[in-house]
Amino acid sequence: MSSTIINGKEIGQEIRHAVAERVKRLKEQGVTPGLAVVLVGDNQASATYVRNKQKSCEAIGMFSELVKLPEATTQEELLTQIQLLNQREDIHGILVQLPLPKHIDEDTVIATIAVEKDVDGFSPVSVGKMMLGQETFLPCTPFGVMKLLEYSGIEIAGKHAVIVGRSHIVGKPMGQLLLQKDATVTYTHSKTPDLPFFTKQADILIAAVGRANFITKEHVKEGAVVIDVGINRDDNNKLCGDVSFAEVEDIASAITPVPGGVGPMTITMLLFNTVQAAENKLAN
Ligand SMILES: Nc1nc(=O)c2c([nH]1)NC[C@@H]1CN(c3ccc(C(=O)N[C@@H](CCC(=O)O)C(=O)O)cc3)C=[N+]21
Repeated sequence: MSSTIINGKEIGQEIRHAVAERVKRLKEQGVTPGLAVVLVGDNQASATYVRNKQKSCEAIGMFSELVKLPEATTQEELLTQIQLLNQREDIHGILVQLPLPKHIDEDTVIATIAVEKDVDGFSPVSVGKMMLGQETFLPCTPFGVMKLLEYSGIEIAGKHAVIVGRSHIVGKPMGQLLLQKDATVTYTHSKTPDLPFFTKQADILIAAVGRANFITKEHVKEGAVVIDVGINRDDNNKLCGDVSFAEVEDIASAITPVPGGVGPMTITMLLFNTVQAAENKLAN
């Protein structure tokens, strides 16, 4: 079977064009959407991601501010910084880059972000609202996957979606969003015995395990849609997903590549949420 490669870069661009239009209209009303990115410590990968996020903001006319704090920052100091950002009129979205240094409790930090500025959708209130199907910021990666499916014309209702991975930021909310669109959802994870038994039943397979080339042809049913959320480095330090693309490509009916699949969508939905936050503030 020849499969469709789902182009996240292209779909992301299309959405960014629409978001840029909304930025333009906000600016006409005197508001420039602003995103604060908080980076603690000097994790090399985090620094690269953060730079990408800032560049993407600027490319569509948004304001972005980097709050760079040293590795030794105390939890107290970080909470103070977030409270300052909560009060800033020119900041509509706050993103605290994860992971944080070990001496800082991530849950406490995330819970401090004002819910109307929680453009990552990670805070307990945002998560609760999402579970209840109430209007809120959806976490950018699962939100981006939903957009990929939508733009690719992939039917969700009545389909069996199997999620591999149960993280708070990808696996869990991903299943919830698919459930809300009437998929039958199965969660699998590292303690699931006979993983292929489950994944082989998937019409839509979401790989969010964080292990390079973990999903192979024995996991995938002919004609399945395969969404690869992983961002790993292989033995040659090359960027790769959780899915062995070369093996699965011919079995799937549609598949996302890494890079150029889910990654660009994550940033796109961050821009989307930040513009939404600015519009919400203007309306209230
Ligand atoms: N509070 C918080 N929110 C996040 O959303 C968040 C985070 N912390 N911590 C780290 C992860 C990782 N993440 C990525 C986003 C885009 C790409 C991306 O655009 N990837 C490109 C490739 C980029 C490259 O070449 O390295 C692609 O897949 O095509 C990757 C990774 C957001 N994260």
